[in-house]
Amino acid sequence: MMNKSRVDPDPTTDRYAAPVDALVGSGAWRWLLGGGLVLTLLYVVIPYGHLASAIYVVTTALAAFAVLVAVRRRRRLFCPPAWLLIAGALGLAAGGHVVWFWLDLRGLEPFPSLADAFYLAVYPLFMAALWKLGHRSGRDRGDGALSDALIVGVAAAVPGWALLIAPYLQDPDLTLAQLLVSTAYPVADLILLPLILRLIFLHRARATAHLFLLVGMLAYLAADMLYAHGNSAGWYGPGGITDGLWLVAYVLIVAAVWHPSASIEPRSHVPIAELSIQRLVVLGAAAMLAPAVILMTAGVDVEVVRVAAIGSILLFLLVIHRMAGLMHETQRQADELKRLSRTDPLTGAANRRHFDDELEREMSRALRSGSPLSLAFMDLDYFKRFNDTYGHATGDAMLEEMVGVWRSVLRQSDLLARIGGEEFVVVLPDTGMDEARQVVERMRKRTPRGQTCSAGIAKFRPSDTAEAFVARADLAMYAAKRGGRDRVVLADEDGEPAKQLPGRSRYH
Ligand SMILES: Nc1nc2c(ncn2[C@@H]2O[C@H](COP(=O)(O)OP(=O)(O)OP(=O)(O)O)[C@@H](O)[C@H]2O)c(=O)[nH]1
Repeated sequence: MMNKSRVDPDPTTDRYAAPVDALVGSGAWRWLLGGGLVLTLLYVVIPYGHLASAIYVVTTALAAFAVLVAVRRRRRLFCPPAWLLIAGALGLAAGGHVVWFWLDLRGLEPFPSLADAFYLAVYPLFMAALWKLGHRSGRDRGDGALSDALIVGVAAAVPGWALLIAPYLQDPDLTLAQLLVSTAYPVADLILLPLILRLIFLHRARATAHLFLLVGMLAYLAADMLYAHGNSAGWYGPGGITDGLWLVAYVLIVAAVWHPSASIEPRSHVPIAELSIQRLVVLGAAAMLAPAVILMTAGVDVEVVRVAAIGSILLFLLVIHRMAGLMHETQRQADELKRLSRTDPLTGAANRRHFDDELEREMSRALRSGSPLSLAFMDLDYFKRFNDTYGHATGDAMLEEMVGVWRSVLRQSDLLARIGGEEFVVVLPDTGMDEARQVVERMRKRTPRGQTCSAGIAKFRPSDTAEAFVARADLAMYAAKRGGRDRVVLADEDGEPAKQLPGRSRYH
């Protein structure tokens, strides 16, 4: 008896996925691309008729099927829902072709027809797919790319209106339904364009799959626009280059989803506000399009001038929005840089430079206000032994953990700084000796992993320089070390370390 699982493998397992992944790896996309382009060429060169129509329908339907197979069976594919939407769009396009050729070959040319319903339904699916492919979560959502895409998209919409939409509006022979359907195509194209541009602007590290998809979508748009123009100008006929361009678009989309690189998210680490010189040139040229249309059509077509003026206002707002984004990003980066320049990278405590600045500031403040200011110098005991016993990485983790714990003991106004490998200082404004000692004892008590430390505390004197103030705390800390470690020593008001407060050494 045959093993059932061999005859009827569970489609939800990877049994099917493995062969498809093997096909992806062996370069099936090349065959799909080559085969698709041969079919496209065939369609363009053979005279328009039943055979050509069949080739067109079959190529489109196969494209939808090939995308669907890739989505269902490829184990690793970036954003499968987007590709599923694309498969749906191609399926609808194939449905539209079946209806259109059927009508055309019978000499019926109703407009609008059922084919238009299929064709128009393609757009929302493409739009949703492109939006999903460019979706980013988190802080770096790529707002700059969206702004730039809208700037170019709005700019292109102005001549797009003049060339593709206005002629329909001025055609008195069109019924309302014809007018709506005719203009729906270019309007949908003008919405699709910024979505494509957004992906181009967003993903600078171009994976081949991403490139195929974008060129495919641009070919689709180009075919649409040629058709819109050819239809209104009267030169369009089926079976020509325009139809061929649509097929090229479908074939490129198939090559994209079957390409191995479709498994990775095609993006580089582009910051939100990234703006290269090339991008600036593109944006500058785009922003001039609308005023140029005004200049060229002024006095000829008031309607187009009005649209161009609205476009200009929108562009102006978008450019301002983009500039605000840039300024915000620049400020964020400056803040981050400032924070990094003041922080110890391992522990997140303040670094030496920040400590020096803050100490000077607090000394001046104490001088002005007469409020007390204390400084604690803290040094871990036998930290070398800790490292030797547990390893340097554990030593690092211990330092990081310790700073977190110590901080929780301190007030917002206190400053904890790491000024050497295992040497820390704490600036305690508005704090006298006794209170400072209590704080330091609390810190010592909560030092993690049984680690002990010695501390010296000094109180600020009006005659102190920063060096003298730190040196007194440092001397007191050394006195704590000499006195047996794991203790706090308060620097004497007169200079020399005096009071020793023994602690809980575990190494002696
Ligand atoms: N894990 C880790 N260890 C560090 C770091 N910076 C300094 N150290 C270690 O801290 C130890 C300091 O050693 P010593 O100066 O001999 O002092 P000690 O062993 O703490 O002894 P006493 O200070 O005399 O009690 C060295 O082993 C350094 O490698 C760091 O960033 N991470």
